[in-house]
Amino acid sequence: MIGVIGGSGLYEIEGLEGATWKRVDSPWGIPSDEILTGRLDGMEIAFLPRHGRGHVHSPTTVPYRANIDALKRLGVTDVVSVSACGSFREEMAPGHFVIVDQFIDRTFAREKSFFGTGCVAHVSMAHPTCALLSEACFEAAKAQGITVHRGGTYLAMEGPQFSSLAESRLYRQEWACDVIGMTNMPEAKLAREAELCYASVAMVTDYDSWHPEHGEVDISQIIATLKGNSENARGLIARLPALLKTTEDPCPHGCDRALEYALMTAPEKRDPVLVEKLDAIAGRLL
Ligand SMILES: CSC[C@H]1O[C@H](OP(=O)(O)O)[C@H](O)[C@@H]1O
Ligand SMILES: Nc1ncnc2[nH]cnc12
Repeated sequence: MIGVIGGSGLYEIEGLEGATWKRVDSPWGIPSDEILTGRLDGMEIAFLPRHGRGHVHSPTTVPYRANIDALKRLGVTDVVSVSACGSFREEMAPGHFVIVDQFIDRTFAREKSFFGTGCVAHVSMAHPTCALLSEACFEAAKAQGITVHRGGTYLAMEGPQFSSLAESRLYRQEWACDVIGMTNMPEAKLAREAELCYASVAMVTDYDSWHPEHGEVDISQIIATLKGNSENARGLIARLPALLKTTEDPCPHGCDRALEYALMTAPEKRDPVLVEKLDAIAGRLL
């Protein structure tokens, strides 16, 4: 089952057969909104607006753990994250899409793990996105006629303010990042802990503040670009079911087994309260 997390400018999707907004309770808090479920081209889809309908949550206050837990509880196996981003590359222009494959996490005011005292786990984040799901997103974008870049490094910043010129230059020139946004971390880390395949579709809205001819980021320009981008994003999502076969096969990249060797805490030392909260995330191993 595909779960789509819609970012800024993408608060619902149309054309779902049997579309129903469902409230999903999670021990990790209240998700950003109800989750829209239905069938798209024969495949079950769950759609969650990351900031909530009406854009209620800031990047810092998005309930990332509740969102991932709620999607997993609904039976989601593959998460496609859709986000707005700034670009550090001339050739990644506003209106283009980037299928992100690496992250630098500079966020600092968010809960980043389902695990902790009483149940410690360390998952690998060497390859934070699922190559199979990412490729399907790339193909769907191409088929939709979108200019799309395969691969890119996303700098996740805390926000909500945009970067200073010095930060923008640092991320671009010294750290070789391609795009910047405020939400894909800790989302990608939590999806990995929840053993979900994760792909990130980043829609370029601006050149952040480094570009000599574009000046600083301007929210009105972002919103104007988002309007065009969100139609393209909807088109991309509509093409995913045909590209993703429904299969019971394990993920060839191991996303669905990420916790297999990650749990560190001895069974007799585990905190039963935390273990209970982890029922959806790690129940198969606890
Ligand atoms: C509207 S500009 C800044 C805002 O947009 C992005 O949100 P999302 O990643 O959910 O599309 C960015 O990360 C900021 O939260
Ligand atoms: N320049 C930028 N920085 C951070 N988040 C963004 N989202 C869209 N544009 C952005």
